[in-house]
Amino acid sequence: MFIPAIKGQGTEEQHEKWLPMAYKMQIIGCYAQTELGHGSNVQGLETTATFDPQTDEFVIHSPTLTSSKWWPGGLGKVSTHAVVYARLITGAQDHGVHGFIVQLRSLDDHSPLPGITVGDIGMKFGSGAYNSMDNGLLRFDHVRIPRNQMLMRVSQVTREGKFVQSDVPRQLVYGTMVYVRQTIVSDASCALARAVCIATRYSAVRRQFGSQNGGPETQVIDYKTQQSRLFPLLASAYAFRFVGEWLKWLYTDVTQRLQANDFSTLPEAHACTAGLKSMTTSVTADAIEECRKLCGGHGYLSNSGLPELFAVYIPTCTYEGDNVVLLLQVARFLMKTVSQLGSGKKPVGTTAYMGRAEHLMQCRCEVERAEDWLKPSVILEAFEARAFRMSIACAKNLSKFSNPEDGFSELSPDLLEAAIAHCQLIVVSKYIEKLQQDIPGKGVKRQLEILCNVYALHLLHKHLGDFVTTSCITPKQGALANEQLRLLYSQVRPNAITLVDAFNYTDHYLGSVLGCYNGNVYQRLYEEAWKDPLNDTVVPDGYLEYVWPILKQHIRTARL
Ligand SMILES: CCCCCCCCCCCCCCCC(=O)SCCNC(=O)CCNC(=O)[C@H](O)C(C)(C)COP(=O)(O)OP(=O)(O)OC[C@H]1O[C@@H](n2cnc3c(N)ncnc32)[C@H](O)[C@@H]1OP(=O)(O)O
Repeated sequence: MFIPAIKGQGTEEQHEKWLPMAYKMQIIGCYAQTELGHGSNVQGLETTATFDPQTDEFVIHSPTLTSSKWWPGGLGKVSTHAVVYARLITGAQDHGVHGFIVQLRSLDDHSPLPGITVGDIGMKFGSGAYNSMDNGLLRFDHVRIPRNQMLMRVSQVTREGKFVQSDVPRQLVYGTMVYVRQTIVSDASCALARAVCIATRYSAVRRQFGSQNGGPETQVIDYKTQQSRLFPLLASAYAFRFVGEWLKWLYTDVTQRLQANDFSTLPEAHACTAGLKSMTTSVTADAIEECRKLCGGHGYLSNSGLPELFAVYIPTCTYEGDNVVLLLQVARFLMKTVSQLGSGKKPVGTTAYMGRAEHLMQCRCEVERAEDWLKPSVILEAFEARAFRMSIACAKNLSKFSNPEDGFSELSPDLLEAAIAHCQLIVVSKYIEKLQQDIPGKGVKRQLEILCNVYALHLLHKHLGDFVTTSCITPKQGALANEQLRLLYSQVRPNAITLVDAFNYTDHYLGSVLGCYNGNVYQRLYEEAWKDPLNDTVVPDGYLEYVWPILKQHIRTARL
């Protein structure tokens, strides 16, 4: 995040000075934004950067305990430098939060520079997991840095101490978060695919009940209950991969535009990265836990690979923007788009569907038989109509409030649901778009089509209330969708293993006994158990002090 922050918010001169050193790791940087008392509310940060015109320097200071930087990754023990987000003060005026490059440690002996207090914030959730990330705390006691270490693409401070706002939008200060949110969406598919690969392979190995005439028991993957929980997750892993590819394209496009000072697509890039980061990480975190349950008791063993994956993954729901806070950003964007519909401004990009307002408010789903739900146009229209009608309902309810902010706060649960509907539409529509492209490999496209339908119809089934209460579909059509979904599960089943093998994870990367490629699960579980340090001795350490006295009823001498 250090490098993207300098690239996005620094001037050419600053790029030339700092980027080569960072690329070569002559300096190691981190992104110091979050504070002990301020996470989601970036505008509420308290650290100050006060310009001193006498020395042409900024004085970086932590005025309160709550202004201590808290959480930045790589800060605690490793970084030599940081991009520090602080309130810019010139004269007596506060110009809001800006980024500053600050050296934290000596490049000779790594000791903190005068005025800097820095350390690690301590252990986190899970015994290994994200503890390998060196999250740090940082306080400044009137630390001086030269004026040219303020990142000056968005605003500048002159030698005389004059604050100059350039024509670059202020939101660019948030640009690094847009970049990282986009990478988190791509990573969601990798983490989800990993969990699904383990659970699918193990579900084919595991047999339980159903033995007839002494024959083998039934593979658990053949139970419809297992399929209805597992296959939508498999479909989601593919769906998130495609939406991740598309988001990467969107980000690259917006970056090129920003370089040419075209800021028109920034609000959409913000809404898409925020919404998809929120949606994909929430689904993935829940899915990893679901995969653990799908593996029964053995899923709870560390060597299933799932507990570690869960512990490492779940902070994604909070870092880089709490998932609920981010969905509210999407809702604001949607309400703004709806409010501009009458003005003649045509919605573009992911909100282009709102341009067909009249049709989407009136259209009726034409499904009469279960197989009608296999038509991409039918699915797309149902998702578009549902998302649009939910946004319109929110906008109508908002208009009843004299103070829009009061209305936004009161209606925030409904706004969240509208934002989720919009994000689900994006994923469904990008998957359908992907299927319109050439897809190499005999039969691959067919399998991806089946999974696309599973993805869309399981969402429809899960959110049936939305679709029915907005009159996008009837309860009968909802039941037909569910019927079709069951048929699709049977079509996924024969290729389920191949579809997870296609993620191409090595056993080493998966780190899972249950998910091993050759399926030799029980033998490996047995061997792994003997590798546990507790099994190094037959009689455990401490037996004589703790257990023996109890067995022999020498309770007073037992070390309890
Ligand atoms: C095995 C697998 C492992 C996986 C492994 C993955 C590894 C992947 C490593 C990742 C590693 C992460 C490392 C985390 C490191 C941290 O967590 S860094 C800290 C993260 N912190 C956050 O994300 C803070 C979240 N908060 C915010 O972003 C902002 O405060 C909020 C919520 C957007 C609100 O902003 P605000 O300015 O107070 O309020 P608001 O009036 O809503 O916004 C003002 C305007 O700016 C716009 N705006 C807001 N944000 C933006 C933006 N970003 N861009 C453009 N415009 C924006 C708004 O749309 C609004 O526009 P208008 O409506 O006025 O036109």
